[in-house]
Amino acid sequence: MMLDEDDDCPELVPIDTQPGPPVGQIPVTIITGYLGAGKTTLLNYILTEQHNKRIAVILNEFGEGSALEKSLAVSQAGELYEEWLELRNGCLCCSVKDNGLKAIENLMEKKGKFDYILLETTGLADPGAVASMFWVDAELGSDIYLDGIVTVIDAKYGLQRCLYYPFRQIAVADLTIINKTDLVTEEELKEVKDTVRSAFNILSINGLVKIIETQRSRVDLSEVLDLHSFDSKDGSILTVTFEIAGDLSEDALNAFIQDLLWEKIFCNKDGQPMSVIRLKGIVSFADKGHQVMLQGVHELYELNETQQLWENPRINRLVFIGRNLDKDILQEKFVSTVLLGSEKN
Ligand SMILES: Nc1nc2c(ncn2[C@@H]2O[C@H](COP(=O)(O)OP(=O)(O)OP(=O)(O)O)[C@@H](O)[C@H]2O)c(=O)[nH]1
Ligand SMILES: [Zn+2]
Repeated sequence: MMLDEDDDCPELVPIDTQPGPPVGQIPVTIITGYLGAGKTTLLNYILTEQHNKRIAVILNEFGEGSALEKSLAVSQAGELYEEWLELRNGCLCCSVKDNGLKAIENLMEKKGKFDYILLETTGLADPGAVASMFWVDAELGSDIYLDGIVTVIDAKYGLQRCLYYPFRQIAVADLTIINKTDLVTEEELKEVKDTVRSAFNILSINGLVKIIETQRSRVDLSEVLDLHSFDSKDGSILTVTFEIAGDLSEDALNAFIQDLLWEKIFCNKDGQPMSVIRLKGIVSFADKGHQVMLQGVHELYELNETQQLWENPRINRLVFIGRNLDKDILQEKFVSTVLLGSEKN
């Protein structure tokens, strides 16, 4: 999103001023996709379509370099509200409530509640990292929850220009929009669709990927908003957390995660396979003085060394959200296969 393009900047649209009942949490939809794919066009389309929501739009900018600063900008009736967020990646996980959420909550305190938040990431953003900002545990009592991740792809150039990010963007998407279909032939469109599908297949993500084709990002709003992709009110979705002191084997941790996310070989006591949609943690490797952050969204995960130095004792913290999770089984498996020197536990 080019912030200098003023006319391009979506506005907060108060649709209906009658104060609604103090309903529960506010959904956030993350809109991701490569540069110029049509994200802002989609935002503008949503804002101008008929809906009964008071929508806040957040433009999420990633600075270059290490000091990951993102701007939060919401314009209301022409007045631009801007707040700089400090979202050092290493801290998102261990803090109970991260800065990103807090800033939005502060914003809501000042500006009144929104019914819905749309967040456009820059074309280069790693959507997994952005999503993790809204990765909210029910116990944290946040006002905000992640409703879904929508990835917009440029039918003409989207898959050719870039490999890595679109792949990740597709991989975390709950909905993939192939936009600018006016610029391609039937055959080219089919090729793009096949590529998107195969990206999911390579990642062994089940065939649930939803793909829609658009021109000018024109979609049926019901296909984009209120997807409840990560709905923890759905009783079958559970959160499991545990803390374990000691150092981990990096290889064994990778094997554990891959068994869990990809192979899905762990089952609960009823024999149903555990399925994880969010995975997060701070872990300790013996040869590293710094804390290592684990982040997973659907089947993708990564381990990144943070700036944060360990203090003793080193406590690994892990959080899993998904279906059919069983804490005892997960923890026991983790301790027996990943933890070095089980006497530490
Ligand atoms: N031909 C054609 N052009 C489109 C379509 N959708 C969007 N565009 C144009 O593509 C350009 C980029 O659209 P944006 O919505 O700004 O894309 P974006 O993903 O927000 O771009 P960044 O924020 O810069 O990453 C604009 O000039 C749009 O008018 C479409 O379906 N067909
Ligand atoms: Zn944009």
